[in-house]
Amino acid sequence: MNITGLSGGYGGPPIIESMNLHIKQGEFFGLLGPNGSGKTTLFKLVSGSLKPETGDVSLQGASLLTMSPVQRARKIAVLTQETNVSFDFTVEEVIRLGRYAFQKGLFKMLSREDRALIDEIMALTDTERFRDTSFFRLSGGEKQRVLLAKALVQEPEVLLLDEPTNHLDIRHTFDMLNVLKERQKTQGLTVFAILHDLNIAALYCDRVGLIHEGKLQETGPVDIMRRSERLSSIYGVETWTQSHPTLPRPQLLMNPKKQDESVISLHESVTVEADRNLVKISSPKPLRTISNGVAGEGIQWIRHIANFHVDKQYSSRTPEADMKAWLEKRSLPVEQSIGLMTAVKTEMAVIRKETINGIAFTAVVTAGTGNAVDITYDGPELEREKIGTINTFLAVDANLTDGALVNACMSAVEAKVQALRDEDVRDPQTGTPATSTSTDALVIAATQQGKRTPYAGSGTPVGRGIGRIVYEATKEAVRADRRWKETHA
Ligand SMILES: Nc1ncnc2c1ncn2[C@@H]1O[C@H](COP(=O)(O)OP(=O)(O)OP(=O)(O)O)[C@@H](O)[C@H]1O
Repeated sequence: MNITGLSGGYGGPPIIESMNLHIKQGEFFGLLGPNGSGKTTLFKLVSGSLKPETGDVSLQGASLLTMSPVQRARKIAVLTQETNVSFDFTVEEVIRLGRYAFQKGLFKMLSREDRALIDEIMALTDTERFRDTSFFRLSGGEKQRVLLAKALVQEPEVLLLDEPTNHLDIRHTFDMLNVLKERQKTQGLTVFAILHDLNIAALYCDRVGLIHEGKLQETGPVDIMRRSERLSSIYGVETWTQSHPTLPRPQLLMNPKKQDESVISLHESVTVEADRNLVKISSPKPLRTISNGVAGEGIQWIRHIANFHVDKQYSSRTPEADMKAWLEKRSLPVEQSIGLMTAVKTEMAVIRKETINGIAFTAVVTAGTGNAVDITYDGPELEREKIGTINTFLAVDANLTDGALVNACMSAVEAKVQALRDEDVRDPQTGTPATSTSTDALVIAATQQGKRTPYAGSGTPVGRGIGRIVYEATKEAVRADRRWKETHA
């Protein structure tokens, strides 16, 4: 579909101005833009319900604007916001109207193929069970599905959808878009949809166009939605992009108006308790964390970190389920907790609270080194003892970006490796200096207070602070583990 030099509106100054847009056959194109930006007006111009002042809309070279309504209906179907059904029709009667342009003869009879198509589309849109119900009696979302069915039985080349998922719950939103995707794939249907939900658009569209004040500001693959500043300025809302966890597509996050945020003192408010069963760290305010915990892995907002003592013999096929049960037993909300495990005596945890370069840090380390590993060892696979883990928790009173959290992990690991070297911890199998144990865990937690910083590596005060405190705490934990082993040998 080619939109060329299209301008038009409602008699006053044009709402759509000199618009050019090419939508490929079989493409799912999403039109995005704030309220009043001209999306519906553009649709009216394209579908012929509003006469353009200048320009043209053509489909494979043939102008849509000069076609008769019946000719146009064979090419293009429209699903608008208005549920413009004037008579008290049943659902099936409404859907049948979609075949009108194809019906032949004086009495416009439905052919056998028409009926089969109607049945197929009704099944696809989950509207069969309303077949004989009055359209007026349906809910908003049910009406929307019936109107989609009506548009699909029209077997158009292009389907224009004005906010098709309005009124739909999440399941029906995904059902509807999946149906459209399926038609796109199997029938080569071209979809041109106005979508208000930017995250839904990012999941389903092949390309998107961002319209503002009647003009297309950006057109491209959904990745253009990563241009947060552009989106923020057009919508007037602060937006952030992040990646979908399993799909290579962006997702947007919005910030509400700044609320009064309480400020905590890391050393006074974040508590650390260690006993025979666990080391528990709790914060009154959620901390931004990055970790490889059995529970709470990845980047999260977390209030509790629990490092549980497990028996040397502990071995389980369901460590996540075990961890969940342990957290629950301790009345720690699983969704707000990170769970780690260690065979080390948790009451021997090294706890350090320090202020370095004016920044508050808390480090908690439990270290068992029986299973120390030289990660650089290049040789045959070695039979290793499973026991022995270094679990490092590091909290910092800083406001870190996700990149800085990664930096902070690097700083903590570099410090740990240096501590192992200086304590002459060796890989018992190879005899070479160890760099870790085979099951180390790390939690970095930031208060997200103060100025935001994108760096926490060795070249920054935050990174140097992490280095110093983790180095000292790890050395102390390694020594404590050795002393315990010597006295209990
Ligand atoms: N029938 C009309 N007569 C005069 N002006 C209109 C008419 N319909 C819409 N407009 C104006 O045209 C501009 C664009 O409206 P349009 O409905 O195209 O926006 P939209 O992007 O679809 O908005 P929304 O997201 O709110 O549906 C608005 O300023 C609106 O007031």
